[in-house]
Amino acid sequence: MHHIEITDTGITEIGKASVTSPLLNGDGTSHQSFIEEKDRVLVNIRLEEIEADLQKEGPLASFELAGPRRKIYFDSSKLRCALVTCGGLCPGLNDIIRSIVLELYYHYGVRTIYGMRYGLQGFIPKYGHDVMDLEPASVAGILDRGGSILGSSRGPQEIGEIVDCLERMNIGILFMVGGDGTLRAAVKIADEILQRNLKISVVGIPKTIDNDIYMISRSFGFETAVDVSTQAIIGAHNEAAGYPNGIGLIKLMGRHSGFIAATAALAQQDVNFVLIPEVDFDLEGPNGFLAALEKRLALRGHAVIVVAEGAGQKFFENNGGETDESGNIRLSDIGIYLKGAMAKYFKGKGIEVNIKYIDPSYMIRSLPANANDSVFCGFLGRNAVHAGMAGKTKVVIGRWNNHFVHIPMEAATSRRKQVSPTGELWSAVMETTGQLPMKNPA
Ligand SMILES: Nc1ncnc2c1ncn2[C@@H]1O[C@H](COP(=O)(O)OP(=O)(O)OP(=O)(O)O)[C@@H](O)[C@H]1O
Ligand SMILES: O=P(O)(O)OC[C@H]1O[C@](O)(CO)[C@@H](O)[C@@H]1O
Repeated sequence: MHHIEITDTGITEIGKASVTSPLLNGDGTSHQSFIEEKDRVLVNIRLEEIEADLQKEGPLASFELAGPRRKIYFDSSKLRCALVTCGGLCPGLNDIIRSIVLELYYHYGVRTIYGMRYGLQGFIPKYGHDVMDLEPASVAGILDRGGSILGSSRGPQEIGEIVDCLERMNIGILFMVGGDGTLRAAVKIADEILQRNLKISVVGIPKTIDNDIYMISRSFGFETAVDVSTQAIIGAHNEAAGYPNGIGLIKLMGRHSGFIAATAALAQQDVNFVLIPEVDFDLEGPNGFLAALEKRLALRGHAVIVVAEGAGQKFFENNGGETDESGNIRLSDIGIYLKGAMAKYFKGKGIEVNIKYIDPSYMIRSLPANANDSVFCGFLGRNAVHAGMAGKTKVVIGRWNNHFVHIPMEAATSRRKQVSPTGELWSAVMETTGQLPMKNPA
């Protein structure tokens, strides 16, 4: 059993493997005098120790609880903050932006908040993107909009130039909202900041519609994605049931992890086949997908298939390791491929089929958050501000055992979370099927 202890640094959950997050000025200067010695020691806990703890029976590793601290590191009347969103869009980005701005402005009295435009490009002078001044008026009404009011981008930027920009702008806290790539960039930025002995806190808010960030049991936007995916499944089912041997095929996002596909299928149980990257399958042969589909059609006269975009990539010989600007593997289109393979197979057998293909991927990703995700984003944003104002750095706000916690950035970027095909979906969140090659090894 963990117990909750009130310490000078705030409310800290103490367990046998509690992990606290680093603070600025680890050299013990006056701002730091309130840090207890045990906090400093625990900062050194290694990822391997956390992982070993996860394998054991009994209580899980515990992390420092997120939330407001009694001691505030920054002087809010002089503090300047910057906020950036990177990578793919995700429902809830505007909720996060609004929540950070309102918390900084109203609860801490911070008056200078900059929105960096178009991801990491926003820090680099050659792109010429202006910064956006953020205040309550500029974030009013943005919850109804999808996407990010700041914009986003992919592609590497020089870490030194990013920190030069933070220095020039005299930033005290940098909030970085993004996926594993963004968090890896954030680690490098934080390291460069420490190297230069600057007093800039870097706080990450994990974002991925795929819900695949390690140590993050739920990422914002995922629930909205599942919600909307079920509408696509209903449509596919209606279409399939409306024609002789109707087949409804839906492709959903999920580059390396099939959480959206698997969860949507659990929510809308008209789905007969769920194909995800974590589970290998063949098309041909007696145990192949096409034979199973043929049996299903013979039995019920229609079928619904959900495929995650990263499934079945072995069918594409010419994948050739091509990557996008950020180093993410460019996937081949499994949806179109399956549609063609099914049409060919049934034509060859002289069986009439009616295939209806739905790909709602970008439509889902760019929507505003649903109510539950909005609530979630509100807490993530506020907790990010509390962490930053307390001088925490290299920390990601996450959810662990139903608590908002501070997770060391490097732990969250070390591996990828995947569906465990042998486990319960809900308990699978912390399981992986092995070390996946991480993109951007640099
Ligand atoms: N290892 C790294 N070092 C420095 N910068 C990186 C690294 N990996 C990614 N980045 C940069 O971080 C930004 C976001 O990365 P990326 O495009 O991979 O999106 P992401 O944050 O992983 O989100 P998504 O889940 O949508 O893919 C990009 O500008 C990318 O170049
Ligand atoms: O087409 P883009 O913008 O590169 O993004 C595609 C990828 O981004 C993700 O949505 C993750 O953000 C993946 O599921 C998807 O493959």
